[in-house]
Amino acid sequence: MSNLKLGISENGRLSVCTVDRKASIVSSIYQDVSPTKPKENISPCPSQHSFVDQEGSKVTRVESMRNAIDLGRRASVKVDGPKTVAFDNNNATNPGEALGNGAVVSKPKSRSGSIIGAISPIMGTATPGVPTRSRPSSKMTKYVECWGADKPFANITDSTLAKNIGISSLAMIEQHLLPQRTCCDFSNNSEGLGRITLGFKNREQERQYRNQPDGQFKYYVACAATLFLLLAFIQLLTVHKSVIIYAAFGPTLITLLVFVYLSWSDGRSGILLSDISDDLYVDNCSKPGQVVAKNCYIRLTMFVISVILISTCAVINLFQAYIIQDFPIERKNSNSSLNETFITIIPLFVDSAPSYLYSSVLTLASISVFLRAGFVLKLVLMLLTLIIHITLFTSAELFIQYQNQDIVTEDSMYPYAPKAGLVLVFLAALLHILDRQIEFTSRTDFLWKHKLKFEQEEVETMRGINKILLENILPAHVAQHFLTSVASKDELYHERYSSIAVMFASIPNYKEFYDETDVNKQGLECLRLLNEIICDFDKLLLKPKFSGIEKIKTIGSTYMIASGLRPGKEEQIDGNTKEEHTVAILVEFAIALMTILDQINRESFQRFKLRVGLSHGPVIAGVVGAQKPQYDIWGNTVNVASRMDSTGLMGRIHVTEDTAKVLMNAGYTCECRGPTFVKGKGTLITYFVKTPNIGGGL
Ligand SMILES: Nc1ncnc2c1ncn2[C@@H]1O[C@H](COP(=O)(O)OP(=O)(O)OP(=O)(O)O)[C@@H](O)[C@H]1O
Repeated sequence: MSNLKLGISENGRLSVCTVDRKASIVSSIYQDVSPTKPKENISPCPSQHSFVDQEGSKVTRVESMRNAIDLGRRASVKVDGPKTVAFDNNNATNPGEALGNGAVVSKPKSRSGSIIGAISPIMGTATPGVPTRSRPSSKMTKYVECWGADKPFANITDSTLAKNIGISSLAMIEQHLLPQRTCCDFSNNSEGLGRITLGFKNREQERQYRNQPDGQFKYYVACAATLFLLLAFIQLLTVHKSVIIYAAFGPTLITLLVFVYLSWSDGRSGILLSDISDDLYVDNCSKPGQVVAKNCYIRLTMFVISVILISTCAVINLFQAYIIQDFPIERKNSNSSLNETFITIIPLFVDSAPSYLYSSVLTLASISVFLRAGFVLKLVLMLLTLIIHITLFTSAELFIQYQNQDIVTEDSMYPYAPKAGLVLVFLAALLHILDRQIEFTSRTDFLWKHKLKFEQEEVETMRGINKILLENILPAHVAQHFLTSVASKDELYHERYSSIAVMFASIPNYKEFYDETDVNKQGLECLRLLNEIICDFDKLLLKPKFSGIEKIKTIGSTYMIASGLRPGKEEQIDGNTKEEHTVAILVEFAIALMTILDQINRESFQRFKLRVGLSHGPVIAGVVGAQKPQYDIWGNTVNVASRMDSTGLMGRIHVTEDTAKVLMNAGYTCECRGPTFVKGKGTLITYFVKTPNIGGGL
């Protein structure tokens, strides 16, 4: 780091480059900022533009890469001490990154420099030896969406699941995973209800409450009809039977019977429905009873009509039970005598006065039986009934006559009409108190149901989050095992496979790139780039084509994966075909990784190369550990695959002889490398798989 190369470009950028082991990086950067280049070509580079245009989501990566790349590209250097200088004051990509005083202040793009990978984020350092979490299955797309392929937990706040409970951070997930609140906390039932009207303070809740279907409405109508029949029975037995009584009672009875028929034809009784056409109903309600139960306006109309009819019938005959008699009166004065007629109204059936009182009582009762009609509306109807009926009673001759007739008895000191009125007022008050209590219970019940639903949704969300977390720690089938298995918890979870393929893909020259200096914030910027690379590798796993591949872990800059880890699926396909497929898919994946890395190289002006080691054979898989459990695979196949990587060449896929044979059967071309010394195995004949010339090689 002692050799510095300093220069000022045409655009005014000060270029100070370190001439050290990062010479290759710097040379490309230096080219970019060289005075010979026109200003517009300097920054950002064209490939960045095209990259950003191609895929909006990659902007983050590009920005993040800039941080790491700009270490060299923008020719940062440590000058005599800890202070870091940025030289690209004109073209700083982020105002915060290049301050006027030259100090580099790059805001962290990742959650933490120590989390690498999105699908299986890992904790650790940039040096080898990091634990890992594995990706969720492709079936769990929605959870993966929530998890975010760019960064661990990237989209968690945007997910529907998260919105349900308002998760904004991982800490909140934990908080929700250990809920402090129980349903018993809802101690105040009336919370959210108005004191007088008992209406919900929340308008939407009020609307929902009113629009609730009322399956009990048919019983209310039946009760009202029964009360009317009782009223009719009393009146027909006791009062004078005039035409008007039949004219009122007949249509009322018919109307109430129609209401009963309509409300009871809901498909449950099975006796009143057969001949009703389905075309009459909408909103999936095929029966009139269902329509009535569902539509609050229809129910309200039926209620009001029923009450008006019953209330009218209760008093309609009050002024019919009279005979009008003319009494001739002869008046004599001094000159002549005048014959005048004195008209007298004589009520008939004077004893029937209490029947009207009973009818009023039944009317009030018929209002009260509509339990869900709303106690305010019921109160209004009761008051109207009271006012009309009491007014009629006080003005009716029948009640006066009844009073006169009753005068001889002891308790008839007060007129009968006010007494009847008082009884009715008391009854109405009593019914109103009951109505209010019923409505209060019904509304709090609604609130409880609402809260219960919310709690259930929360539980579902918790389950979802548990699943997300578990599936990001373990492969989907293993997570499923732990979520659903009834097997003994003490038993070690393991799977034996006769033939799976294992691949180690490492970036050997990452070690050269990694540097813990102040320029890159003690390695943070290097780690950031590694994270971007691993995240891009992870994204590949989401492709359906690679759904059979399981990420095992990352070890430093080495990406370890395996294919064929699907318990129960082994027997489904013929052994050879399966073997070819599991090995070939890893080769495909390795080629895809190389392509991605090459693209990253172009965008970040790096020269990373992938070195791949591949082997296939039997392995044992299992989950070890209780805290931070880890799914891993062990066996000779894994050791050999690792050795194939460590003894391989950059940009090549190095395989054993057996694996090469399988690949050649699958149509791949393999070139023999010759005898290779493999530690612990001796000298083996190994092969390189021929791949398309990605990135032009070294
Ligand atoms: N499950 C695994 N995850 C990661 N690496 C593994 C795993 N199993 C084996 N390896 C690697 O395979 C390589 C070969 O393992 P082996 O047991 O044959 O050799 P070793 O002598 O223990 O390892 P080394 O000599 O490299 O320290 C080792 O480098 C080891 O780290």
